[in-house]
Amino acid sequence: MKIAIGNDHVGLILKPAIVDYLHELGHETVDSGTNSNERTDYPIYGEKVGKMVASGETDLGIVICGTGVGISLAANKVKGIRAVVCSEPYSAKLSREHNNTNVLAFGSRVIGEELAKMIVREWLDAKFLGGRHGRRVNMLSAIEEEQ
Ligand SMILES: O=C[C@H](O)[C@H](O)[C@H](O)COP(=O)(O)O
Repeated sequence: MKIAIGNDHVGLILKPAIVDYLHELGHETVDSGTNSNERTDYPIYGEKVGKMVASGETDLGIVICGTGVGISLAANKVKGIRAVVCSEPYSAKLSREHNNTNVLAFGSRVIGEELAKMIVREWLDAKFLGGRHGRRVNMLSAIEEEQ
């Protein structure tokens, strides 16, 4: 799969290991930055990744900041994005099976490299189950359409 990845200055701590891991798993990555330790603003990168996923330029996206919160909020502002912040693999897996999430977020100040890789693996391996979950995801899209 083609996966967009974006992060702020804090997220940069985990990004290289996650990118290497994605390549090991056979995925292609598109890096939207930042690649500098200089303090920057997470909305820039959440929006970039959200737009890449929403436009179909990439299949999925992964975003990293200090907690995963700010950058996931930014991605979720893009129409068609369902971003989830995860600090453990169970929610990551279920977020795809039940909620069809298309962007995964986590925080460099919250989890370490090995847990982050486990979360990424569970998220990527899970498949949307459809059925009653599809109806609910369609309801989410309808809320978006009303805005
Ligand atoms: O949700 C926001 C993120 O965790 C940011 O990474 C964080 O707010 C950055 O904080 P600071 O500018 O103090 O490094």
